[in-house]
Amino acid sequence: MIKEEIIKGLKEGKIKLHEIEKYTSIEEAVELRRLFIERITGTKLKHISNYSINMEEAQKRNIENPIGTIQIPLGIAGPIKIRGEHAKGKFYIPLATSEGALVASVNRGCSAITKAGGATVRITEDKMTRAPVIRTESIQEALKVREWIQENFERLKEAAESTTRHGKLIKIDPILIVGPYLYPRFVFTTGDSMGMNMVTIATEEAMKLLTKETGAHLIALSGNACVDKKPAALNLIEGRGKSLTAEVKIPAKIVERILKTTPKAIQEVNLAKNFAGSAISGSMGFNAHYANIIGAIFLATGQDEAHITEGSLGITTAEEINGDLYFSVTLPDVPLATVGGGTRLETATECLEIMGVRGSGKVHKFAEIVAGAVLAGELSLMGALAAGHLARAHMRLGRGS
Ligand SMILES: CC(C)(COP(=O)([O-])OP(=O)([O-])OC[C@H]1O[C@@H](n2cnc3c(N)ncnc32)[C@H](O)[C@@H]1OP(=O)([O-])[O-])[C@@H](O)C(=O)NCCC(=O)NCCSC(=O)C[C@@](C)(O)CC(=O)[O-]
Ligand SMILES: NC(=O)C1=CN([C@@H]2O[C@H](COP(=O)(O)OP(=O)(O)OC[C@H]3O[C@@H](n4cnc5c(N)ncnc54)[C@H](OP(=O)(O)O)[C@@H]3O)[C@@H](O)[C@H]2O)C=CC1
Repeated sequence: MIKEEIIKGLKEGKIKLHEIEKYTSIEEAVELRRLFIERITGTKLKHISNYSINMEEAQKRNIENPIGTIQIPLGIAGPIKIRGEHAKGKFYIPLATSEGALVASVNRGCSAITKAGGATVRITEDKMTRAPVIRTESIQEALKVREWIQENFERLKEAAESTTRHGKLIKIDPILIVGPYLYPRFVFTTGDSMGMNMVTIATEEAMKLLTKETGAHLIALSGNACVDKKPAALNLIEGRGKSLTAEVKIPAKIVERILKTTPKAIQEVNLAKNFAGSAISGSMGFNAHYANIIGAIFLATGQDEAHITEGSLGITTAEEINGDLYFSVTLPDVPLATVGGGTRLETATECLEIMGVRGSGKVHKFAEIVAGAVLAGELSLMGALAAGHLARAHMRLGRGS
């Protein structure tokens, strides 16, 4: 079929947007879809059409109805010295953002941390979860099903793990009950993948066994107690993805020289803003801007962008100790991957390579670098707020004035 015939078919509704590949090559289908959108919306998609990634590969696993790509400016911060269990040494951090001042801020934090001897970082938990919702006949029945799950964990584990080489079911906990509804939270380790496809497929297999044996009815494979892509107290407390913590002790002189403020001023801003301010607002983000750094790294490295909302959870502490600054960040809920999902895209691969964390065996190193980067960005913004520099910085770097 020639191009104009396909466009005509699209206009007349005889060909669907996702069916163009039936009539032509994938490459031309992308072009025709874009051409059609240009014509019916009266636009010219010059920049969207300009890309170098392999769209044929992307279309297999990452995108439907592709018309091109978007471009987000990519900056680099660092080096930051990290003293982790998996990441040891100095690293540069790729950050994709359109928020002027963000890269400068993380860069400044990296500089202060590195001059102070580096950030100590640790992964405290590592898991991915899927919690279906099951309907039973009554509360009594719900309690019986809960007991069945507890007694038959090994059988459920075997069923779940039959679908994956890397996914391991480590527990089903908690098992929440609301009237006749039951929410068993399946908790897995997922190797170097973020794991949501993996644990969804594995949980479905376990649920086949559960529903067959108990007669309970599966209402939905995700019952929202997972909790995927929403901020939740359960994730804050139990953890999800990688649970991360990072700390640094910074001599007062470095705080004064690089952050233009004092340890005491940062301690007070943290107490008044991140603790009291967040508490009075009912916020679950007892921090200034984890989402900024998590978001910029996620976009750069092909993570699932909807998980930025989970990465925004967490608590910052700041204390003046013997005149110096002790500063820490704790992020209980950071879903991360160095394998699978969007990490396969060529630009993501390159960004992962900058940090030496591409592919199998690298996700823990990556997680520790992410924790260090968040520590840097949080420290710099808290410094700017304490110094009264926030508006000024954004006038200069966010408005070009
Ligand atoms: C903007 C700075 C860093 C200036 O900071 P400064 O100390 O005035 O700048 P400086 O010229 O003295 O430079 C100090 C260091 O900053 C870095 N730096 C400085 N300029 C650049 C640049 N152009 N490019 C790269 N790096 C830069 C660099 O490391 C430099 O050291 P050097 O390398 O020169 O030895 C500081 O004022 C700052 O960090 N401000 C905070 C900005 C920030 O964190 N913005 C995040 C977004 S805020 C937001 O979205 C969330 C919010 C605020 O609503 C959340 C909430 O409610 O809290
Ligand atoms: N399905 C859903 O409900 C949801 C899906 N998503 C999407 O899911 C995707 C991520 O799912 P995810 O399961 O992580 O990725 P993939 O679906 O890409 O699965 C990862 C694949 O990599 C294989 N693999 C190879 N080496 C490794 C290794 N070292 N560690 C772990 N796995 C390895 C796994 O094999 P094997 O399984 O045999 O171990 C599996 O086939 C993203 O695109 C995300 O947007 C997001 C939220 C919900």
